[in-house]
Amino acid sequence: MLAILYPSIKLTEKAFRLFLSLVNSGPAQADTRNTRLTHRLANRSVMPAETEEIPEIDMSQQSEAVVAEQLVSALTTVGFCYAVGHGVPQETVASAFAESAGFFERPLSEKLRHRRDWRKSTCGYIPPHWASTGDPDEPPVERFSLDAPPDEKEVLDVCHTCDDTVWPSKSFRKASLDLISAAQDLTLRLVRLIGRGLGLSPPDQLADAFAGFATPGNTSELRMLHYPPLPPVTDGTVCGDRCGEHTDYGIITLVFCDSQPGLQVLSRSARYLDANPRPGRVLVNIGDLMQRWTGGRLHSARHRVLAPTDPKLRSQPRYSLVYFTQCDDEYIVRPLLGDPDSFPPVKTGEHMRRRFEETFLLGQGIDPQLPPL
Ligand SMILES: O=C(O)CCC(=O)C(=O)O
Ligand SMILES: [Fe+2]
Repeated sequence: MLAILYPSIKLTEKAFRLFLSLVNSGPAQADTRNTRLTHRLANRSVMPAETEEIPEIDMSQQSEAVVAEQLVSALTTVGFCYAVGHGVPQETVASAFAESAGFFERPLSEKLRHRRDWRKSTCGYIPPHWASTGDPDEPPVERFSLDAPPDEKEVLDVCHTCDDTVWPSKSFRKASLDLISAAQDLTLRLVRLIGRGLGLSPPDQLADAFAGFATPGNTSELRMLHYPPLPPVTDGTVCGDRCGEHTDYGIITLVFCDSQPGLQVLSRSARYLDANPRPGRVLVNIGDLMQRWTGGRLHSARHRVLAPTDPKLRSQPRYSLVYFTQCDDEYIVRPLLGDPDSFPPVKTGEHMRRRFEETFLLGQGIDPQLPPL
């Protein structure tokens, strides 16, 4: 059946089984730890009515005006929503998942050939923390806080313009670029609807800021994530997150997940909301630049991926495909709504460089102590 649906994909049997388990496994219960609230709530002056769950928005069944209103309402309150009826073909998502699983099952030495040189590129492979070489010129892993262990994950970041050395195979490249194109179409649609819902005139001005989507002057990219199986928790086990708590750096993020639980969103009232992935659902969330752009109206919510404590869930991997959209590097983001002084203007390229530097220095165990932009 797979060969009929996805004839161009050649997978080992193990990757094939993995892919089927991704597609078929049902949702499971996430464990909730609401106790470790290390976030800062001080600057959140806009506090609209709280929605204590992530809303689902059907983009195919309603008028554009209704979808625009629902999007703005969800992204103002929670900062996250699920989109369904979004137009990204399920086969495109499934092919990218299958290629991602096939890549991550390769030996570490092979994956390291595609390694990301974080000072020069935003694309490439980032190994799990236990594979750290300790080479100070090549900070190997990402980390969001020195207070917590490094993330239990490995990553491959790709975009339209990355070097040939980044791509593991032709079929991988094709599957990724197909998903990137579909994700860009959806992002453009969402951003135009958001412009309309916010009453911007013209509503397209947000979308115009990332016209260079597929050029070297724009760092929008697709992140393939693999959270490997974890050993059972025993006395004395230090449980790190699969992905530490953070906000996204850019404009909008689209998350395609498998059915494994773990992703949690911190609500404005400081509760963790479980994301419930389901085939066909895309999770949409706001990043820091969009929050600045809208004068704080749209909310860049902190979120994390917990490592489960249940031994059965720990023995299973988790995969996700995340498409991050940024403005073009030269674009200066300044508030279009509300108080123009609520956030100082920031050049997108400079903001992105800062955030990456911070994340990779933390990954090296260094507190970057960079002043805010
Ligand atoms: O893996 C996920 O579900 C989300 C990961 C995430 O938040 C990120 O990479 O920014
Ligand atoms: Fe994120």
